[in-house]
Amino acid sequence: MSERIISSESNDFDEQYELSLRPQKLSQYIGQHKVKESLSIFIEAAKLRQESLDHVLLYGPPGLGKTTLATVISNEMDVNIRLTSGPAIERPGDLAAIVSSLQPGDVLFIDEIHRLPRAIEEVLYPAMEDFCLDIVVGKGPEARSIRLDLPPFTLVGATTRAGALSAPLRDRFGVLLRLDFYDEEALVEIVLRSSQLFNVEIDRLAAREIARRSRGTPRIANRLLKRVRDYAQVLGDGSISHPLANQALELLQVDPQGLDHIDHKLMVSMIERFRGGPVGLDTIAASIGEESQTIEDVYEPYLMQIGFIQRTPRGREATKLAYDHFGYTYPEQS
Ligand SMILES: Nc1ncnc2c1ncn2[C@@H]1O[C@H](COP(=O)(O)OP(=O)(O)OP(=O)(O)O)[C@@H](O)[C@H]1O
Ligand SMILES: [Mg+2]
Repeated sequence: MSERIISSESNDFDEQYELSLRPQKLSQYIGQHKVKESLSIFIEAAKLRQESLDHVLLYGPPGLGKTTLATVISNEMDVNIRLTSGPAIERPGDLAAIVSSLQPGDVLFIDEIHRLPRAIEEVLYPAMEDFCLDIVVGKGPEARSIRLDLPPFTLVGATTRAGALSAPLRDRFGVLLRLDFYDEEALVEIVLRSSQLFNVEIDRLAAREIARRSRGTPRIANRLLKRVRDYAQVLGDGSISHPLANQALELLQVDPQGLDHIDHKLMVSMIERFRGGPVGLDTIAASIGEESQTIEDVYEPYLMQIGFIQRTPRGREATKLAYDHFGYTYPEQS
């Protein structure tokens, strides 16, 4: 995928500063009220019972705060967190090495858990259910299975594609939490909080301008803020006023809806080449030279969220809103 300033996926540039912006406690975690409310109850109850927290599955589009929430959970539970990811665990031995090093109550975070190899999943089931591991040692007739007891731990799994998770794995999570796109108010708060951590002055209107163009995604809000701050330092006195924010965002070519040239290309292709659809995902992907998977996971969720694309059984359709936004006349339905 090309480097987009409004990509919701993280890159090296983000990793350098994201750590310092991550909320540590539930009270610093902005928005996602329903998620926070359930979590705080489960956390409180587990602490009262002096037990480990139930396994938690977090799902939702990239950049909405899944990894952040996993660390918040470990902080609130007062335990350590081990971070790993589905593709990083290749052999049962890899998993065994990780879980056997956990302390009672610790959080094991598995990012992209839908990419866990099947063979590992099966080893994970008893680990999640009974806190034990059955591992086979040796080969051929010499092979035997040994059982390893584990301390109780909390598995926090994260995925952008809950549908790609096998049912038996999904069923073993006691708590399923879906993260949604953030509303403008929450994003304003996030921008203001990050500005404070960056030690940069910003007025509320400027924060709102950045929030509005962030596609409901904290990661994008932070990235835009960082870029706008650069402009403020070079073109102004370092503080971010509303006109300066506007000017910077214009230069960054992010439109008022947070759409960039790839969203543009995608929508215009749907409207011009396929008369607004219905058109299949693979066909759209081929027409603009992107991967279907990328469109489905990264571009489409937000375009659906703002009501530009509709999913129908016969394929994707561009809505009247999209026609209007891009300056096309909506065809009258007959
Ligand atoms: N609720 C929140 N309040 C404040 N900041 C947040 C919140 N959620 C996320 N952020 C910020 O957004 C950034 C991205 O969040 P995070 O890395 O947790 O996303 P993610 O869902 O794990 O993304 P991915 O799917 O790419 O792994 C973090 O650096 C954090 O600073
Ligand atoms: Mg993450």
